[in-house]
Amino acid sequence: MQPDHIQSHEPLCEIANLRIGFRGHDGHLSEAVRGLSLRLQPGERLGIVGESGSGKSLTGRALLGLLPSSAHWSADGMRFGGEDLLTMPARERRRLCGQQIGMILQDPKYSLNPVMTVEQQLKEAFRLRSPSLRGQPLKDRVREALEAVHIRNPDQVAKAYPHELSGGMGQRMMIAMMVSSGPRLLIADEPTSALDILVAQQVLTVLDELVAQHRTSLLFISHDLPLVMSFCDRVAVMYAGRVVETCAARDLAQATHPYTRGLLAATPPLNNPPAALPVLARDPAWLSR
Ligand SMILES: Nc1ncnc2c1ncn2[C@@H]1O[C@H](COP(=O)(O)OP(=O)(O)OP(=O)(O)O)[C@@H](O)[C@H]1O
Repeated sequence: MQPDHIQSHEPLCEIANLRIGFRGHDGHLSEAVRGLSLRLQPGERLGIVGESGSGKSLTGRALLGLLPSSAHWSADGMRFGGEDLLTMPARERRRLCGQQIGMILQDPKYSLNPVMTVEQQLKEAFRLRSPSLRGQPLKDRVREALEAVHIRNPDQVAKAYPHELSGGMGQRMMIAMMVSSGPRLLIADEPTSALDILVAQQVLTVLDELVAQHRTSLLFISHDLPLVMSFCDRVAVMYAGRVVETCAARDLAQATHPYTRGLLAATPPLNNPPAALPVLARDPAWLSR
């Protein structure tokens, strides 16, 4: 059953049979994403979990049209907000994605411009979506955005350069930049895995508030199963480039696929962690299912 805040009508985003591969030195094409399909409803939070290399980040990048130039890819369908991304001219697609899809990566250092202040970067982000915004109203938006992510001294932080910010502060600034300007979808790729647990919790609280307030859909890419269970509505479990199981996030603990069960068993409990965690026994049949 869908949670109440999700209306089930036309999906905001739909990917059908996405395949992404890379050619090795011997010319052989190895597929990293092998026929992935998913749908995201407006306002929905979809978690994508799976071990390193299962194709989570490539999936998010494919949607944004930001795959590496060496990638060979195809899809039967890729739609966003009722538009066909596959047939849209590249320039129009960049504009649509730039205005309506935001992305937060693991480390803000790589996403922020090191020679622009917080204020300059926030202004640029706002003007991308509202080109006529300038002067005091634009300054006010910057201040409001910093306040919305619980930055207590916004005027001081606005003048700072990225290297002057802590990891948590940088990530809050990314959230301010991505969410406050009103995208319909936010792709958060391991947004808190570089932060310590307390700072991560503060950043997630901010993300939770803003996503709920703006009714932004969320594609939340993570290794952290308990986090995804508590933060998302639905979870897609990826193994070797495919979605092997999708379920309501609250039902993840009762997941049935042996890979998902293996991931759950390998999640260390906070209380009484065992001396050794079980090693996942992989069945070659999972690759073809
Ligand atoms: N630029 C590239 N060139 C060659 N192979 C690549 C490239 N980018 C990704 N791959 C391959 O695709 C696989 C999946 O990459 P992806 O970044 O989607 O993994 P992921 O599930 O997000 O992993 P992680 O959790 O570690 O970020 C990689 O393990 C790698 O084999």
